[in-house]
Amino acid sequence: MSEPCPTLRRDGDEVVILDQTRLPHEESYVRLHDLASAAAAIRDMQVRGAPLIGATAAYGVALALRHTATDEALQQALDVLRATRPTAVNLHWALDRMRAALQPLPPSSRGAAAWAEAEAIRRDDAATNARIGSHGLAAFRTLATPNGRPLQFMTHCNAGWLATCGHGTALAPIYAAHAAGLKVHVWVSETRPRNQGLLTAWELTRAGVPHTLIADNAAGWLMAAGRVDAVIVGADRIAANGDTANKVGTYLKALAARAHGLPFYVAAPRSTIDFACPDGAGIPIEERSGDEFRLIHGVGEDGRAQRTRIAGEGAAICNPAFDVTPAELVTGIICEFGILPPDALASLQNH
Ligand SMILES: CSC[C@@H](O)[C@@H](O)C(=O)COP(=O)(O)O
Repeated sequence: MSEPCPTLRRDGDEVVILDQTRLPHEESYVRLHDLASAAAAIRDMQVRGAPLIGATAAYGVALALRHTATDEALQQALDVLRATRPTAVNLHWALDRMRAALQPLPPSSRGAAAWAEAEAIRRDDAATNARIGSHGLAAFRTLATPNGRPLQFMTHCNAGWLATCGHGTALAPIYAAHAAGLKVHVWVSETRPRNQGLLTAWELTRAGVPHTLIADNAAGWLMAAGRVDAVIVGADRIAANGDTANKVGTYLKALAARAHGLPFYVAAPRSTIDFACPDGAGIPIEERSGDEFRLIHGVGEDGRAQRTRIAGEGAAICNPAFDVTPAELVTGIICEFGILPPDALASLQNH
């Protein structure tokens, strides 16, 4: 299987991230050197995707404790990082794990322990991705395709290398299937307004996985035309009853999949399930700046980065970043422990 590109790594007393705001046009890396730069990287979406947000926050704690690791410094780091983005629960999961590892220690031991725990979170995420990949692959092998044509998947947003520390969540089974020699093709929806689908296309291109970009609005038509076998997406927070928050537009795909009798899979680690949230109504949905909708970022014919305003001056814009797909539209949740129907999540509560 092709190696995922490194989204996040420690380099001495600093952290190096792949700046996703510059993709797919430019592959550039940024150094994080303190709490403020780690928090800004998450808030401004230089890193994004639920598991990667959590891992970056963990490294942010390590950066914050480099010089002072008092109780106050630890609490401040946790508070600042918790406030960066509201929907992905992996952020809180990772910060809770950091707090549990560090709080009992004397301040003099916390610095080294913070780096060790952040590294462990990163490694664990990659291992979890691999397990999601093999469970998903087992399910994919049961999907029959006529005349040996490729299995046609549809995904939304980016839930691959770029959203995690390994092969991804929704894309891990696709990478596993491709590596196992199954013929696959992926419909990649653009994912307006931030166009995370372009990130998915970038990494699938690097991995050599056949795929095609589509406008978000083309999804229903492709399903109606029999050109999709299954939809697979990631998640930012799954409530105890299986209601799933993911990138805005996921809900419409789930509705269309149900209307056309297609399986709709959510792939996510156990850390994305929030048992404190009984159902989707309790999931906080991030509202982001209207500028994400108003301004298109790209490169001009001269190859230089440019942005273009597409909405009329003064146009009112509503920009929810996520939506909630009700559990009854979800065929199965693929996690590191297997594939569960959404009403069976309680069995994971003590994992
Ligand atoms: C493995 S990532 C799953 C989700 O985090 C992903 O689908 C998503 O919605 C990412 O949103 P983003 O706003 O780009 O952080």
